[in-house]
Amino acid sequence: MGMRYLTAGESHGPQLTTILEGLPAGMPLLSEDINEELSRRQKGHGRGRRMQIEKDTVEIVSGVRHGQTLGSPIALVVKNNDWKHWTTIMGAEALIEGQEDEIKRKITRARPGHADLNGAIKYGHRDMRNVLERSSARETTVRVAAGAVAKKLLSLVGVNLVSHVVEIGGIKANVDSTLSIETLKERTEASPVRVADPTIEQAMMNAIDEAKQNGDSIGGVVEVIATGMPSGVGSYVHYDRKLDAKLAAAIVSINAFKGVEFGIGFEAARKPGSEVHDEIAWEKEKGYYRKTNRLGGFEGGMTTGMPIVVRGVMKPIPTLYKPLMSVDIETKEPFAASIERSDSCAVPAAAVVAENIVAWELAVALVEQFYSDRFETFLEEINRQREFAREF
Ligand SMILES: Cc1cc2nc3c(=O)[nH]c(=O)nc-3n(C[C@H](O)[C@H](O)[C@H](O)COP(=O)(O)O)c2cc1C
Ligand SMILES: C=C(O[C@@H]1CC(C(=O)O)=C[C@@H](OP(=O)(O)O)[C@H]1O)C(=O)O
Repeated sequence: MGMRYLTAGESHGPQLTTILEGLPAGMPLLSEDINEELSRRQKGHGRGRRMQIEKDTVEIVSGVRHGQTLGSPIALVVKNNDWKHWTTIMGAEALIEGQEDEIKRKITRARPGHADLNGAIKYGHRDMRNVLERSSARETTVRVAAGAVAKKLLSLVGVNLVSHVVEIGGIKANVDSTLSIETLKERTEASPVRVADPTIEQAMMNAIDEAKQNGDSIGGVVEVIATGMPSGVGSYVHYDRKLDAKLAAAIVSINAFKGVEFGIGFEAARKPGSEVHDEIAWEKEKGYYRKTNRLGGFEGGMTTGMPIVVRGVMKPIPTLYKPLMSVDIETKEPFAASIERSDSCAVPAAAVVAENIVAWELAVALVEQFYSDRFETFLEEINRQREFAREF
């Protein structure tokens, strides 16, 4: 029995929808749990005008009654405020006479770095709006809504998550690994670029503004930390049961994410084994632990019980006000790519997306391993395993 979700919705359509399945019954869940995450995703220096139009809030339309999950599919809806400006262009019904003119403005100039050209060829769309509407990161809204449900489940079983920005446009934050999760959260939430190192915040904001003024864009690196996972979640026995591999796929599935690292990550290539692996120790109170956490919480595709530390790299936003050259699919002539209204840097927002996406994968893994139809017994199973591991 597994947990899964689907999403549906176009960026300028009426709404985004997600259906989640497989959550145990009897778990407390309120729309405000989800709305908090949706609002966090909308913030951050460098976002475009769309974020002023939208004020994302969820409607829980099934699977929850009187603040508790029922065990039935949970359907969540987030309405697009922008839809009112797009009803003709994006309507599902066949066009009626006189409307044709309004939709004549087909998108035929593929934007480099977007799904436009590959998607158009694949599905045979001569109007690339048919591609970009779905490939847009607007969809991350409902992925965050699904992740928020997972985050709620995790918080109730003692797993806590935090995300922060560690690099923007080549400017690196000093990552202080001695900070408590609470301090890290406080600092990150207060920062317009979601960075925990205040000395670097202004430089990052300036870099975003400068890129925007030059008609350009910049990317960065985000980090997600999850504490409190029991050890042994995931498995080494099959390639498709390795939890670190699932997290890696989930991170790279976020729009514009190109790479992933755990713990010291790519630094491991440059260091001897004695400076990469983590020594094992045992204490009565704590049970087994690692003296360091350079491997970021995984050995053999399974959690070690240490904090999970995963980073993702986001490329710069592909839509540039000083556009790159492309080809018009109608004339085959070279053209400057189409310009759509755009963010200049969405790395801070993407940190929140990554956090919620990691939450989803961790919740799926826990539900798979400690399955019960009832939330209460699911929690008991997890705690039993924690006790077993401590004394093993
Ligand atoms: C939160 C978020 C916001 C984004 N905003 C924009 C944007 O405003 N303009 C843009 O061109 N790309 C934006 N992107 C990136 C594109 O969605 C992404 O590059 C595109 O879908 C192509 O997919 P790929 O880069 O994963 O190959 C955003 C990505 C995220 C995660
Ligand atoms: C709508 C969101 O992000 C959008 C992601 C996006 C893209 O190409 O990925 C392009 C922009 O869309 P629009 O042209 O409507 O402004 C962003 O605003 C969002 O994050 O909720």
